[in-house]
Amino acid sequence: MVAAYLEKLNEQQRLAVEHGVGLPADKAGGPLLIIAGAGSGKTNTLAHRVAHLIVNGADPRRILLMTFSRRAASEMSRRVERICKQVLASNAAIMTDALVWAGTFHGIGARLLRIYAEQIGLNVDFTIHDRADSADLMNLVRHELGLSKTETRFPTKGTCLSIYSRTVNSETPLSEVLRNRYPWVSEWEQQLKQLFTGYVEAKQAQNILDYDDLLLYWAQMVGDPELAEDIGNRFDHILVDEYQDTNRLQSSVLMAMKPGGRGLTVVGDDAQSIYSFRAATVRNILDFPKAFSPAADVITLDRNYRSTQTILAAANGVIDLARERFTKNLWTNRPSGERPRLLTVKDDNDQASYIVEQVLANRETGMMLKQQAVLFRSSSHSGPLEVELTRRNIPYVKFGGLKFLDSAHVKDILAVLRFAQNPLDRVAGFRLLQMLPGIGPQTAGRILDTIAADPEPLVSLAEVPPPPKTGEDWAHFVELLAGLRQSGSQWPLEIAEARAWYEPHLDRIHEDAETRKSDLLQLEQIASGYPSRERFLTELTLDPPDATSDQAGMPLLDEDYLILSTIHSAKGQEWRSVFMLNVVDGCIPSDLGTGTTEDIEEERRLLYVAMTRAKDSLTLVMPQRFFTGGQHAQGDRHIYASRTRFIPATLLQFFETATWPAVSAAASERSARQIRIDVAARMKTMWK
Ligand SMILES: Nc1ncnc2c1ncn2[C@@H]1O[C@H](COP(=O)(O)OP(=O)(O)OP(=O)(O)O)[C@@H](O)[C@H]1O
Repeated sequence: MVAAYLEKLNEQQRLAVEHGVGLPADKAGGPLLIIAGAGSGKTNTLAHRVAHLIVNGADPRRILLMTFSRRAASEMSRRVERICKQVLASNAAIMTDALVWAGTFHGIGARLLRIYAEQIGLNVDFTIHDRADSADLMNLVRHELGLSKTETRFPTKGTCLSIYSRTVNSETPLSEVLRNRYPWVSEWEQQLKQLFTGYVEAKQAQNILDYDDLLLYWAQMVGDPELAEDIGNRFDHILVDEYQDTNRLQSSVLMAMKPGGRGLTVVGDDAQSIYSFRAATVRNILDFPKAFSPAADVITLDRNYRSTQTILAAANGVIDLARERFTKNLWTNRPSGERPRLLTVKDDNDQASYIVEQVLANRETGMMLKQQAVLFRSSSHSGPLEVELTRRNIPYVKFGGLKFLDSAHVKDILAVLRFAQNPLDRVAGFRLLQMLPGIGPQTAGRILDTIAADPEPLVSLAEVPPPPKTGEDWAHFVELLAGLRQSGSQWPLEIAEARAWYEPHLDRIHEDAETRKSDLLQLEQIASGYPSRERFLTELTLDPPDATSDQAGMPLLDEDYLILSTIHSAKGQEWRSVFMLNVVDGCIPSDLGTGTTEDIEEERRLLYVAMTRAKDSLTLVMPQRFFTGGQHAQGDRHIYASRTRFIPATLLQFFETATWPAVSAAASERSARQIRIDVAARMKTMWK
């Protein structure tokens, strides 16, 4: 008998779900590539495949499921449970709870590295640096090597880290990366090598891994055939979502774990590849089939279930102009709806007013706020809209905005926990010590040097004579760390202890301590969802919660709220109504890119991703004039904008063009007649 859930799938989806299933564990099917267009049911299909494997006897503890974000992983697990329920009834939850290896590449890497730490000579207490910490460490090393005092300008810490990261992730020699991506830095190749060597040594001495190390160490680990086999054999099935956004290193890891491709499934869409700035490469998808012998099976999902015919036609039009395409155009048998709107407004205040008016009008017709989203290329674009929403009391949640974890007070608390976990972590140590009154960078550096030489740094910390002017604060500090270090400490009680210690300092350091305290409570609540300090620190660093909302804090989940999101964070989502801000040149394509053809092509795919999020209604808004960032609030630098180059005149047939507020013929006539003085004419006559 065919399971009922299979009947809801279309033929291609079903082939993808059933591929190689039902074979004994050691005979899992051969490799499979699912090329899935936008809205073609990729997530749905992958969830069905996992459920189908489980229903057919696969051990969920031996399934490795890698997604792009933790949010996607938990959403996938929920879907798997719902599908399994149809067959396994009450046992479904037990089986899906056992799906313990679902997460991001980096998160899974961190877990495997802890398990194999001893075998690869890694101290199991390693802490992980996020990008900002890594840049700080890079900066420290840059100073130490005297590179910050060069005559011509040496690249900034951020640029150095980007170069390092791209070189590592793309498995490309430094010289080539410099030549292709950073030609203006080429003269510094030797110094950069020296800097990167110093950076690697510093990380090792401090027992720190950065994001890239998680993949790099993992790749090195599976470079050893025995370890590769051991790790590969932990999993009967490996499934990877959003394969178009993986990089060379990630594909090397996969190939090493499953050299024959048995049990390996990857899913992706080359038209939605938007992470090449992290060295992701679309070649991973393209080269996947022939990486195996016999080649991997390829199944294409090209039926779009999400969008109306009219929205899809416009999106297809945009992606059709891409230079290189591998997947076919999508089709749908959803009826045509209104054509997507291409709306001109005066400036970004009008843009905000229009959206508020429209969102409320939609709500009047029964469309909840949650079913509507406003997307933008860059987080800063939503400023005026956020003001307008707050003023009108419309709740919203913003994704991809200022990271909660970037705020100083949250970083402070995390530094406490990180230092307790790994007292060799200098970036955490520096931050922490300087919170104490009377301790500056020099004293902090000296203390860290002293304790780093001791095999038990925190014991040695207790023996450091209290630095002058620290008063009682020093004793409290030493006591706190000793308490946190004790293995008997209970999680998440530790974070409450850290907070109790930190709050008096918070009051002293920050004027708006009260609002910051509520963030710390929220952090504590998040912490209680993790089994241990180490898991909390790791996962939070790797995949921070990216939703922020207005001062009132996150709305309750059952409340209704509008979604604001960067396009990058909108990946994989869908809404009934989608508005996109600033669909003008300079915003998309963004003028931040280097302007290379590849960068421009990626911007085109971004617009495509944004457009394909819409189910029933899509509005692209084009302010004719908007204020540029990087100036104070009352600054008046603005630019006049023109429609994005990705929608040339030939594509206008797919859109309804309009202006808001609508200018009636009578009104425009009136304004023509109302001209009181013709300045232009006077100017012209001035020189006659
Ligand atoms: N066989 C099907 N029958 C009906 N609806 C389907 C089917 N498969 C998928 N859908 C619907 O299509 C929509 C898109 O599915 P899903 O989110 O899985 O797409 P996706 O391929 O992951 O999209 P994207 O890559 O654009 O993020 C969802 O609303 C889903 O319920």
